[in-house]
Amino acid sequence: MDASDIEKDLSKIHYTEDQILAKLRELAGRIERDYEGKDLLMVGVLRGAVMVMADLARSFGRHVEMDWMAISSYGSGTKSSGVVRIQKDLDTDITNRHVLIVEDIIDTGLTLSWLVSNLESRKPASLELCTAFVKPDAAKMAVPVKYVGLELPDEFVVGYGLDYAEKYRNLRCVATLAPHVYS
Ligand SMILES: O=P(O)(O)OC[C@H]1O[C@H](OP(=O)(O)OP(=O)(O)O)[C@H](O)[C@@H]1O
Ligand SMILES: Nc1nc2[nH]cnc2c(=O)[nH]1
Repeated sequence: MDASDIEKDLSKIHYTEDQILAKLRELAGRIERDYEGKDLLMVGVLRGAVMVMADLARSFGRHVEMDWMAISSYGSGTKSSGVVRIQKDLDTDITNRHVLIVEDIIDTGLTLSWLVSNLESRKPASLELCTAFVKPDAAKMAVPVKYVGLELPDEFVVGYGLDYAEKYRNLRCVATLAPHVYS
């Protein structure tokens, strides 16, 4: 399969790699200012947030620590199962730490709401959220998201870490997956 075969699976490209990187650099600048003089622990949500974490962390001119949690609510489909499962916990004790959760996308908000209450119970010094992409329903979330990247329509998208059945994560852009792929 070459690049043009993958493109046939996409119905619309929403953001190119350059647009995504420009937005992440802007967010990194804000984060760097807000956490000046503080130790920062960034918690990435596997697996989707791998690309965001890598590009965000490399936009900083400062040290940051990274740790990872694996949780999943989508399984191999295009709809949230509504059940969040913890597959890998943090290796770091976050008590009294300044923690920034790094996500690729907020859609229903279910994953993040669950994660925030889970991490809050571990008594961090502060807990904030950063996401590369948001969909319209995210606005209904009770938990405020401090660092928000780019908006997406209410369509199932892939690329830049986002998968369909573990494929398309390595696309550099973010695009809507053509319905013929999953229908
Ligand atoms: O706001 P929500 O509706 O909860 O959706 C957002 C979550 O869905 C995706 O994860 P997924 O469960 O697909 O796991 P993955 O990161 O391993 O792909 C994404 O990475 C977010 O964590
Ligand atoms: N791949 C993918 N995962 C999601 N998780 C929540 N929304 C989405 C989406 O549109 N695409």
